[in-house]
Amino acid sequence: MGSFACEIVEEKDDEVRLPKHSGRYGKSVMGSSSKDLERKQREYHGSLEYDIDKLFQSISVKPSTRLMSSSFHNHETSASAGPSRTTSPSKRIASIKKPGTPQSPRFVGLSDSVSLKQALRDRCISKASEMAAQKRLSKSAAASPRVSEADRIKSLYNQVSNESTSGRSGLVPVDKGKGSLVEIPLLPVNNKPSSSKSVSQRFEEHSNPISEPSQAGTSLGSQGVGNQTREIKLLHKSNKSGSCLSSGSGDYEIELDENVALPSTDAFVEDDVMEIDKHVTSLPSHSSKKVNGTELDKNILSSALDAEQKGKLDDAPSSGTEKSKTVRKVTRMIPRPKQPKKKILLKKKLKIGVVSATYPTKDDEEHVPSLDSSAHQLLCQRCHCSLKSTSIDNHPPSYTTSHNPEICTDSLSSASNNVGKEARQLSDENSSGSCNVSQSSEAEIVIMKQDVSSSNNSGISAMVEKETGNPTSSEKFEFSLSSKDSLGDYSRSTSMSEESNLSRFSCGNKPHMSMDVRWEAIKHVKVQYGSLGLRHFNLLKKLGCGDIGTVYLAELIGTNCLFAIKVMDNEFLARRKKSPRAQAEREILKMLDHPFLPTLYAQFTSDNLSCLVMEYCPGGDLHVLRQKQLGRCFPEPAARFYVAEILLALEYLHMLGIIYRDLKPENILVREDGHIMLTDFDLSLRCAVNPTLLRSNSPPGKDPARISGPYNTSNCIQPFCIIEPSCQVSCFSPRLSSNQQQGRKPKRGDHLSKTQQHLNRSLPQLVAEPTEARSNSFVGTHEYLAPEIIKGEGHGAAVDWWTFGVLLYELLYGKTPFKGYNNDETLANVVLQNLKFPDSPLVSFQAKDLIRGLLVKEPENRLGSEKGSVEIKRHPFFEGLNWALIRCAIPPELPDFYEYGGGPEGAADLPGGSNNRYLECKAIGDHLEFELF
Ligand SMILES: Nc1ncnc2c1ncn2[C@@H]1O[C@H](COP(=O)(O)OP(=O)(O)OP(=O)(O)O)[C@@H](O)[C@H]1O
Repeated sequence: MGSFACEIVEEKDDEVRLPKHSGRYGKSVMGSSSKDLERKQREYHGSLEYDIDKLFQSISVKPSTRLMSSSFHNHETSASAGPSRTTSPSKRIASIKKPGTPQSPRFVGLSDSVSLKQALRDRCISKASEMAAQKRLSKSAAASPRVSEADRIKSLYNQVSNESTSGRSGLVPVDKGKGSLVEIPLLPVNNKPSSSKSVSQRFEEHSNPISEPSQAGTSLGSQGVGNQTREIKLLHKSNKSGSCLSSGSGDYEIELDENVALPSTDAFVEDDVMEIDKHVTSLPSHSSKKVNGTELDKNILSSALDAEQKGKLDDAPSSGTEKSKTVRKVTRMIPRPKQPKKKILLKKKLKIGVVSATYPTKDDEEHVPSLDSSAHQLLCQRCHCSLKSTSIDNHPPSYTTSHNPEICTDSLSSASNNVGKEARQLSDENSSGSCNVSQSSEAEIVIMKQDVSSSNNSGISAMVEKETGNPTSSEKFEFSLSSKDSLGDYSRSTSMSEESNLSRFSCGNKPHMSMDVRWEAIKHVKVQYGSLGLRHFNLLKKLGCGDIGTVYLAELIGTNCLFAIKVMDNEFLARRKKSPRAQAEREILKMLDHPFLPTLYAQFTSDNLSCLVMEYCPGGDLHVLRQKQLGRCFPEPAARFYVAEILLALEYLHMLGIIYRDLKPENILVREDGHIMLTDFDLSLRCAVNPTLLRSNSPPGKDPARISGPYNTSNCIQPFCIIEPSCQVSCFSPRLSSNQQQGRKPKRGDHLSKTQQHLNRSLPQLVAEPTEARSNSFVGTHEYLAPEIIKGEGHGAAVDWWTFGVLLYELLYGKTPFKGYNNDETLANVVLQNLKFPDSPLVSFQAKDLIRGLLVKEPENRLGSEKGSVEIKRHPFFEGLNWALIRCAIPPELPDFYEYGGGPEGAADLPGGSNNRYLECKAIGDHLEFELF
């Protein structure tokens, strides 16, 4: 820009200004055609150069006493003196009146006789004033160092508007009707003030945010040379592509929106600016609604988080890569450096984003790598819980500071499931008698306790502690007609928040079933349809009816995956006051992760029907299987196999603080692989459990001293520490004194051989038996009810060991031990009758001895009442059994297979025969019509 700008503006586009000769004081113009030449000559005659030439020629220099006034009028008057002077000057005057262009303080009237010196001086003054005006203009753009980016943009816009109005800037309206497209010439960068970037540069940067900032500058420079023009549409549609673009331009545009005072004199430019403004404000939220900086920042953050989550969803293992990709996007979103306003915006981000502590505040371009790492840190911080849960070796899990409930829920549930997994491992591995296993098991149990209790959510521990705090609940006494029907008339003393457990124990992360394709199938449907409902299943057959619901075999539509869906009518449950039972079952199922316990794949409510999607067991139940046996009873090895697996399942449940209370063959299902699955938890009781480690290095001849205690008095605050022998005492304070041990009555299990006892003593013993739990509910099945339940004295975990004894008896003898002619007699027998063994079939002494130990009427003397499964597993009946590998053992028999993967009843049970593959319950949306009960 120079003092000639105004003159150039007046020229037509096709005019070419060429120096005729390089005179000292002026230039000549030369047209390209004769017409032009003529015109230019005419103009030359009225030009300063002409005057000077004339002056030189005449030499008749008259000193002018009359200085041409700056008054326009005077010029006009003087101009009228000669025709040759009337056109050109007036043209100039007209051009100088152009808005924003300063007028010369004085005009040199060429018709007057003036001295050469005066004429030149006036001319210089005129030029100088023009230059000063231009400088003022550009100063307002470059301005002070504190000027905002928006101010600079505004100034540039003013310049552009001036130039565009004059029609020479190159900012040419292309088609205003289409939305004010403008062509902006990409001028060489060095033609522009160094303090601020050109408009074209800025818009180029906005329109091409994917380029790295430095690249953008380079390309601009190269493209700009040669006055190449490039169409940049300043419309929001031009920038629609890519969230990073929208976010990237956000900061600038917010400032523009807030600060730009649009020139009111130029409607064209105003339109453009407004369009830019619209574009800007619409970008972050993808709506035309304006957003403030805070919202924008939120949007930016959420975009980043969304992207990160997506990455996480897509492929968990590659999340690191995804994160870094996202970080790069975030980097691009960050506006360019050295803009004070931007800093303010970034500060806003700091405030808004819980996780934005590492956002850069300056020099983003220069610190792209560090920004990446910062942002990576940001993301890591965002995934705090996940990371914690995966790096638990060194840090205790902390689940309280999360900004993303969804992620933290996942993490939490993952951690909780890890606990479940560890407990399961403990359950399985501890039984192997390995010292190391026991030690690590102890640690894992501690985790469970601390993990659960440390959560703000009402965890298991908190919940069960509530329950144990009030163990006696109001009860009703009600019997059902069948001796094998479960009695579940009880009311719970406490009700748990469903949400708490929902979030804690997601059914989507069961380590022992993590490779199961059914997870993927369910997940796929959820992703595809947003949610899972009954409409996504074909109900193939009714598997059975229980007290609170009906179980169907169901196929997930479009997959070959079979599930057992327990459907419960919420209204029905509420009417019968059985909702707490359904809730208890649901909550327990969510907690479970064990090979001998059901896997809950999903749960949903459809049309007032609560549905639990579980693993399908095609082998039927042990009751049915026993009926099929010769003599309707299992051979002892088979019985031993089944009860051993049941024992592990019960052990796991007790470790989780779940007293099962409804053990019977009907609730033991046979899996496809012949192993068992304990089902039906609606009568289970949740309670507190104190994990206890028994010292392994007790002196021979003495009972292992118990060194146990509440987890919260433990000195060991590191839940994932590997418990070394020296650490054992510090982690668990003594619970029972040796005097208490010595003072107790002898139990049935005490008759174990010296070798066995010595062996047992040499191993550390983990006891995770809920010995303190008490309930007065009358629950269970008549033939399986423990005496303490019938007597209403209150009961605890020992009821499970009673039912365990009854189960073993039934499997071996084909009938329960105290069965009477009716339920009342059965109950009386349970309380009063001594245990008797039939002569046939022949059963081993060890089996009978175990049964005797379990069916002790006083719960405190019952085998298992003190140390739980540990005592029972040591019984000679299980001698030689590898507890850790039982899940890999070959089961006594594999289930027969029918249609749908097998089943006890087969396809013949389907209504309408095998042609009618589906049940009568056609799903119309989520509405099902079928008999539930
Ligand atoms: N996962 C499963 N796989 C195969 N069959 C199942 C499954 N779950 C339940 N069943 C069948 O459905 C029947 C009904 O089960 P449900 O648990 O509702 O009732 P229940 O055991 O009779 O108990 P309750 O009345 O105590 O609730 C069971 O007897 C069993 O045969």
